[in-house]
Amino acid sequence: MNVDIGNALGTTPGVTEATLERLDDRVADAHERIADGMVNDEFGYASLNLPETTDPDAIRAAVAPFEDPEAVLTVGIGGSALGAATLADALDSDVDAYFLDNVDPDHVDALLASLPLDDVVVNVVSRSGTTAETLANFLVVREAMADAGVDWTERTFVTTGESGNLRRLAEAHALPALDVPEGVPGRFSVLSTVGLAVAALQGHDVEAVLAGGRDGMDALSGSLFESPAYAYGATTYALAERGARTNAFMPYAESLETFAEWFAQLWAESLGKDGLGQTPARALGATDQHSQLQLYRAGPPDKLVTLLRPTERSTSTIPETDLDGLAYLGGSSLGDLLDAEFDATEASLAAAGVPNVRIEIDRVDERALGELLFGMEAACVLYGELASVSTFTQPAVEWGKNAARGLLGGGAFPEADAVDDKRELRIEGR
Ligand SMILES: O=P(O)(O)OC[C@H]1O[C@](O)(CO)[C@@H](O)[C@@H]1O
Repeated sequence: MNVDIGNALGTTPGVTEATLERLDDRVADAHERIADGMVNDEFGYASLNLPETTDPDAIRAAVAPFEDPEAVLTVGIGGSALGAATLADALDSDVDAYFLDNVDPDHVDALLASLPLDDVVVNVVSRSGTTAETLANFLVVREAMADAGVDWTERTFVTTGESGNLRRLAEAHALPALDVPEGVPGRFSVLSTVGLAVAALQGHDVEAVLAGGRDGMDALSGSLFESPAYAYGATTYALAERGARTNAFMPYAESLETFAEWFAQLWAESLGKDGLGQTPARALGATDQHSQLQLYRAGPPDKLVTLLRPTERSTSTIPETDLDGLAYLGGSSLGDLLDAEFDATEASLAAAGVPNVRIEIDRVDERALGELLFGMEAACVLYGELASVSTFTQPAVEWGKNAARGLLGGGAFPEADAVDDKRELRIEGR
């Protein structure tokens, strides 16, 4: 993974090399804190040890009973789904991967109706074992399997904490069970059982993903000028301090679109604390050049754009054409066109004084993805240290959970009462 921060210098908002030099002293201190947290396996910091502590054999053993499934269905939400989905959507496999990470009945019903329930492995993932969406979806999936005459206990494994509903379910029905890693918040758990079980079932090289993560570990140092991950974390932090409230994360590869979704949770849930943070806006190149780029380039000077691409792509030649004004495309390739658009967008933003950071990986494969995932996690941890926020907690999400639970009769929660206090000013349609 390489990071180029040159287009964040002298922009609006922007940083100077002097700023980064001064900031580098704080990066060195932060790195020491991070390194100590890793050595002591402290809550949260333990996440950055996963490339070394995750046991691929345990993952393979848990999924071994499920030989050559047609598909794997993950029932989970947030960090319990997005990491596995990132790898599944980035890498090709003969085993289809599906994710139920929402409780939209139309979507759930349609997906279950489309699946070969007698040849699907169900992976229920929840660290807490209490997440309403995940447990509700699991109950619906289990019912659908029973209705289809499928013994769900033969086709289900769980990934969960050492106690809770899913752990009890696994014990009661002798389901294969994977442990979620101790001290690792869900959004940091992709390089563990949580993110890698689906990859193992899909036949991906889990060791290579972890090796990429170790490449990322090896690239950490006490200076942002020597560590791509810290260069990204420090630069995005410095830009946020100078007004870049939004980070438009724009991969130029369809295979990395879900990665942007994973990044959004990591960045928002880790850094959105105490009135601080940087809003991750998910975008996709080149598509969003025809959608959001107008705002990025000519809207309020309150954002940075992160441009991510693999430097190796397939070719896919564009046939020669005499279409009016388009002959120049003939004989080129779609990859060339996409890269030209990447370069053009980068230059377009720079010309407008909009800060942008380039992240490049060699190709979209297991090892590069492992390093990229680790790198963004390390960048996030560094940003959190520099911003002095509690990177590894997410207290703000509990209010809504309690309100929903109270509304459904799951207990007496004052938050639910507050829902009734909604101020109304309805404008009626026809
Ligand atoms: O794995 P669990 O406990 O079901 O949590 C799922 C997700 O919900 C959150 O706890 C937020 O509510 C995320 O941090 C987490 O990734």
